[in-house]
Amino acid sequence: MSKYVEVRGVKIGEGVPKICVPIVGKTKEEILAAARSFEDVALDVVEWRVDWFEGVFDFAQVEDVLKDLRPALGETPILFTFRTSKEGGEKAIEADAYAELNKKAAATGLVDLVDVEAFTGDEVVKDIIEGAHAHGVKVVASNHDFDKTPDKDDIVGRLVKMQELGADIPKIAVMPQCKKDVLTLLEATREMAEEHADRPIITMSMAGTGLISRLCGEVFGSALTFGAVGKASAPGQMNASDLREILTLIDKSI
Ligand SMILES: O=C1C[C@@](O)(C(=O)O)C[C@@H](O)[C@@H]1O
Repeated sequence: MSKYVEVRGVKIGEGVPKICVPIVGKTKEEILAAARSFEDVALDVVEWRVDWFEGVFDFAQVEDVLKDLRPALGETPILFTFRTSKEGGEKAIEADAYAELNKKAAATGLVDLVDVEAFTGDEVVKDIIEGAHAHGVKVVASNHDFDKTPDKDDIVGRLVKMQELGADIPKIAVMPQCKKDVLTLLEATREMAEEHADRPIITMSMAGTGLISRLCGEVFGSALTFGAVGKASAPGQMNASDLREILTLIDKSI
């Protein structure tokens, strides 16, 4: 299996870590205004955090936004993410509705990747992955711990499980309670990338203490990093243009 995943010409897992910018608008107008504000920003992927959207439980409204969002972003790949309140998102959702939303979004042909929370239940996760793949949509499996950093073996185990479930890109975000926790996340990243993964992975340690983990993916093996334009979607995301500058400087000097 290839070590990178290609969406609309963007090779996630090759070279400099890719920059993903989230959209966290509540209304269609806010969402499209955010997309327009990205015009002069050098980003690689846009994440639509659909859990912020007030019309998310009516799929006709979701599709209506996607129909305008797709052309507004030109060729930039779209990652479709409903982040549940259990994992730090804005809204709760039943597993069935979650599966249906993600599969329907993939079937529109208007998104390139969907985010599936890996601990939603194996059958649900496999069902979404199958549904997404049937439409050529890639799957980022995710897990978030907004309170703490699990130990290294636990982090690696979760990422391995995502790979075994068939996700194209396993991803984990954890909260450090001390500086050592950041090192734990980085060591888990290195081990997963060098010893277990046959595909790209994404990891981050959140908040200011974890910021360094969002910058050093090229060294430790994280393929993508989240940066903000306007409102951030998680603690510790820095401005996307500053992030690009730092990633470029690191790449040049390695
Ligand atoms: O999973 C992630 C990572 C993230 O939580 C972060 O810490 O940058 C931001 C979320 O929008 C995204 O879905």
